[in-house]
Order: sequence, then C-alpha cells, then structure tokens
Amino acid sequence: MTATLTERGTHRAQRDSVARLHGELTRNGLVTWTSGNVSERVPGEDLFVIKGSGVPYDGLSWEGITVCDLDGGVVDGVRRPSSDTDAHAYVYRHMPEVHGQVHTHSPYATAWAARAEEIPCVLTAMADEFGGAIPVGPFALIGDDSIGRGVVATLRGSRSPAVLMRNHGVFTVGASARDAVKAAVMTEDVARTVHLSRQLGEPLPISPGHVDALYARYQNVYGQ
Ligand SMILES: O=C(CO)[C@@H](O)[C@H](O)COP(=O)(O)O
Repeated sequence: MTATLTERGTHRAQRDSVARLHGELTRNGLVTWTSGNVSERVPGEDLFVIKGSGVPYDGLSWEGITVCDLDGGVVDGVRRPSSDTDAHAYVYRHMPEVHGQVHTHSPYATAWAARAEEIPCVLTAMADEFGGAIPVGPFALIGDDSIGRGVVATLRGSRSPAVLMRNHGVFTVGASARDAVKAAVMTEDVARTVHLSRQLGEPLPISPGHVDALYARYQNVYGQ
C-alpha cells in the first residue's frame, strides 16, 4: 500500500489519547519491542486512528498515530499504519458496536493461542469480564483482512471482548480503546492464573447460571 502521508494534524487530541493508551500495553507487560497495537473509531466519522507500523512505544506521540478510513486507506498521518490496519478496518465495518481494538502478544494468553486452546471460565473474574470462556479464532496470515474476518467470526454472538487468534496472540474489542485495553490486560491476567491453577490440578468450572449472574452484576452494577 502506498501511503499518502500528509501531516495535517487532524484528530490530534484523539491521536494523542490513543498514543498514551499504548503505554498501558508496555506498563502491563503485554507487548515486546513494537509488537501489538491500539486503534479507536473516530466519533461520528467513518474513520479510525491506529498505531503506525513498527513505531517504538517509547516516546510514542500523536504523530505516531495514523488516521484511516474504514477500508484501511490512509487519510492523515506521517507513519504507514499498522500491519493489522486491514484487520481492524474489517472489524469496524462488521461490528458497529466496536469502537476500540487492541492487539497484543501477551505471553500467557499467547501461549494458550499457540495451543489453540480456549481459556475455560473457571474464575469469577472471567465471568465478570468475558461472560464465559475466552475463545480461540482461526490461524490467519498478517497484512490483509484475514485476521479481522477471524475476529468477527469468533466474537459475533459472543459476550467475550477477547479472542485468542491461533498461533498469533490476543485481539480485543470494546466500546472504546480504553475498554479494549482493559480487556487485553484482563485476558493476560486470567490466562496466567488459569495456567498456574492447572499446574496443581484441574480447575473447577463455574455453572452457566452463575456465570450469567456474575456477568450481569459486573456489567450493570459494578463500579461507580
Ligand atoms: O503480530 C504482528 C506481526 O506478527 C503485528 O501485528 C505486530 O504485533 C505489530 O505490527 P505493527 O502494528 O507495528 O505493524
């Protein structure tokens, strides 16, 4: 893709906010070097902002975030957009309720993805955040909308905001980029805990009725 790179500085505040959110990925140990990315839909426009490809996290600023249309075309920016731009664009086109996306290679969750094994819902925190197991999506090559097709096929009709893409890593969605970042943080947290539990025995499942009750409380009552 030949990027038409201009520096018009549009959507600078949102690009700055998304740039700062990338710091949560490094702070929580979810990415290595330049792996991973965050995107967010531009409110009221058929656009989204996404990390520039291979841009270092250290010192990431609004200029490292590129504005794209929903076909993945570059609208504004001085950095070629992420390798996963077409994947994010596909999700935005097919899941209108999604306004933020995150991709990581967080170690414990990616180890589950390498085995193509879903993370079973054996923790109340999983019922709260994921409404059940964290599902596995298909193997997909990088650089076109294949990953996006796998994310949509797996998450459509699921309560989970996270999918473990086989042999690759974590993709999360949310009502905002911050919600998607939270889902990525929680995915790694529960992936590690369930892994540890399985070293000592077989974790016990939570009944579907209890999962539903926990999910409803957390999504509708928890917090301020
Ligand atoms: O997973 C991969 C490559 O395997 C990519 O998604 C990287 O994780 C991030 O690439 P950029 O967003 O920097 O292009």
